Amino acid sequence: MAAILTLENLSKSFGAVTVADALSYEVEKGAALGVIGPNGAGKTSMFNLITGTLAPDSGTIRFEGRDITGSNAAARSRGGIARSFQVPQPFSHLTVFENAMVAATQAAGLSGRKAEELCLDVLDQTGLLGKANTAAGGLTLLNRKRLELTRALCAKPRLLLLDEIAGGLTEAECHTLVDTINAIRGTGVSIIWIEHVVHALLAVVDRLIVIDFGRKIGEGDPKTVMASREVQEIYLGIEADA
Ligand SMILES: Nc1ncnc2c1ncn2[C@@H]1O[C@H](COP(=O)(O)OP(=O)(O)OP(=O)(O)O)[C@@H](O)[C@H]1O
Repeated sequence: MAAILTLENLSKSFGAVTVADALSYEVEKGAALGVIGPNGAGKTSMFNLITGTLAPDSGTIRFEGRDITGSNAAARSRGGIARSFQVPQPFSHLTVFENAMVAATQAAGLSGRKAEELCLDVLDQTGLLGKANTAAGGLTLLNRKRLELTRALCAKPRLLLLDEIAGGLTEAECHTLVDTINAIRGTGVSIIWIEHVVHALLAVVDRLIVIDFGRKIGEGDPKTVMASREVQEIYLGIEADA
């Protein structure tokens, strides 16, 4: 199957801090890739590199076979890459519907009836339709996470990047979110999901990579990767030979 995203030897440092170290991997079209790794490993920076808010020092990013390394964030967003942020970033004074409309008009380039219809469809999908007229600033954590998803989906992405969207949710809320993400995936959208809530991640992804100090230190089937020495030692902080 064709790759939707390919990273080739992507490197980026901030002075002595390396956030991407010859990072290479592929995401197949329609696949869901999970990303784990310790705090500060460079996971969010990797999303910044993919979305174009951060420029790599070297390496190449291909989206649907096209080299996008030199294109700016707005072009990548219009081109089909959308993300959610670890800390939800809605326009708090606008309603949920208005927030969705900002994404539909600015990122997806729709207007009028077409934009409204997309927003209503997405709000239905993310379970926020009943809150369409609520100010974003007054939402619960789960609903703020749903709004992050909504805003990303209103950009009509073919690749959706999720950054720790399950953090802080209750078990039941996590379950709801996992169902929603699986349904999104069912529509053909490819997903890369950075998540510390591993059981939520494993309920969605079919492949996992482990990142530490910007390096990919593990990759493969999620169960095998979770049981690996690298994950035991570095991600879970357990001495493998203890
Ligand atoms: N613009 C920047 N300038 C300088 N240092 C930065 C910048 N962005 C990130 N960093 C540093 O790069 C490192 C990696 O940060 P990043 O947020 O990518 O990690 P992360 O794996 O997403 O961590 P977490 O799991 O805590 O979200 C951190 O030490 C961070 O302080």
